[in-house]
Amino acid sequence: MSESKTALVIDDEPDIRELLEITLGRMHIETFSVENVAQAKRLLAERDFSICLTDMKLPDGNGLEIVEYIQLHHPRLPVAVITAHGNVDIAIDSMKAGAFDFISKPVDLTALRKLVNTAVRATELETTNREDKQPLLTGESRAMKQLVNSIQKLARSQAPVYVSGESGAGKELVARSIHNLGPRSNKPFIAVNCGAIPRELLESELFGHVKGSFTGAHQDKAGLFRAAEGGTLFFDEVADLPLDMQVKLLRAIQEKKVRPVGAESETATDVRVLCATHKNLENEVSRGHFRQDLFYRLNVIQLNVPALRHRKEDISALACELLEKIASSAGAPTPTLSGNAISALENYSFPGNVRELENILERAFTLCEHDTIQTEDLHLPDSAPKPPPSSPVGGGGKVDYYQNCLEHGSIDEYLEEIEREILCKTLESCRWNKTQAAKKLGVTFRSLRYRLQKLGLDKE
Ligand SMILES: Nc1ncnc2c1ncn2[C@@H]1O[C@H](COP(=O)(O)OP(=O)(O)OP(=O)(O)O)[C@@H](O)[C@H]1O
Repeated sequence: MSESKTALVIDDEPDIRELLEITLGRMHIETFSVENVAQAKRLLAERDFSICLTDMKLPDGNGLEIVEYIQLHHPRLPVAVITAHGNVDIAIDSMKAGAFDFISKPVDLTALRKLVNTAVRATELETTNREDKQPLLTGESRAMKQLVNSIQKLARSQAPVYVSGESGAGKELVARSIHNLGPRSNKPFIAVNCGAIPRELLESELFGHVKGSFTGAHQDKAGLFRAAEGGTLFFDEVADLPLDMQVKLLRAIQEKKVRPVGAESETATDVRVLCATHKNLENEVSRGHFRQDLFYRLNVIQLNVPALRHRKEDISALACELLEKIASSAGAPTPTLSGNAISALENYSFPGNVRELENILERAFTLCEHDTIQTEDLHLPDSAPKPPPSSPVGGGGKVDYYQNCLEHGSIDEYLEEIEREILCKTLESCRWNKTQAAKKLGVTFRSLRYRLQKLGLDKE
């Protein structure tokens, strides 16, 4: 059985301290309460804790300072902040700084108990089977290692994560990995494709409905939020959510409550929200297609999944692994890929990313009549016109900028793609030495750092 659990509570209000002590005591958690930052730091140096709950306003500092201190000195300790009701900014800032989660005042005891249980599970996961829990992603490139590193850190937190990246790059797999490695792994992971649910059914699909609330509502329906209770909801293609549903989603995330269609009251939910889209969500906000407040709430942490053509080193391992999967599900021996076929794959631009690689291999596996797949079995599309950004950078031929732009959906997306390509190439040529790369590019180090952050290329 697991060892005894301990909590550190930091709050200058005796009533809140007492309430938390009683609640945690009933959960068999030994609680140590202090009133300020200085006392908290002293206690943290003296003993280990399973969870820390801190108020935001403290007599000699604030909760953010505690979060930062714990991140630095006790990174494995989950810390949750107690915020004033409706103070979303503080909640978001603290999660960006590494807080595990937040809870608003007046403290709802059911929500508190759920939060504490999840946090304690996260600590237990840390100390038990960490080795057998690996992200589902294959790849040894620098970019992939960085991504896996971030996933491992984010799995412990409850903060919303916005996964960006091109179609087929592995955004859903990233979301699944965050769920699988975290304390919610024994609860459901539900992926919702926001663009695939008919508009008129969306509200009832997400939040449920009560019997008789509209024609065809023959019985109560729980909805996806409640189906994912205790687990994770992944909103794929979140940019496709209509504006009226965006308002409702915002409310659900902010209040941690949902109201089924036709219901009198709201129901509390405990769900971690992750989202993704292949579109540029910032652009969607500036074009008025996506609500700024929802974007702000979903984009607490952003993770970018690099396009496959920007991590060519991963192609060979990925191809072998995918081929093995394809063969094993067909109950056949795994064919090998010739050296030339691997080189051809490495030189292809993969506009459809890993999904396209899967499709290419599936077709080659089905059609190839030998045990070795050769370049011609891959039927790679003529990759001459791809990738679009490399043409203006290094190409000699005439470039149809207009056509390339149309293919990207917006000029901003297209320009970002070009910028990304230039930065990656330059950094690769300088072995990721940013000072050298900035010099080569004729920009300041600060400017390069800003650009890398903007494009999600600098997560470390
Ligand atoms: N690093 C990886 N290792 C192994 N398989 C991967 C990896 N990345 C992606 N895949 C596989 O590629 C396919 C596409 O991945 P996924 O669905 O996660 O992409 P996506 O970015 O969410 O796509 P979309 O934008 O179309 O929703 C899946 O079958 C997934 O298992």
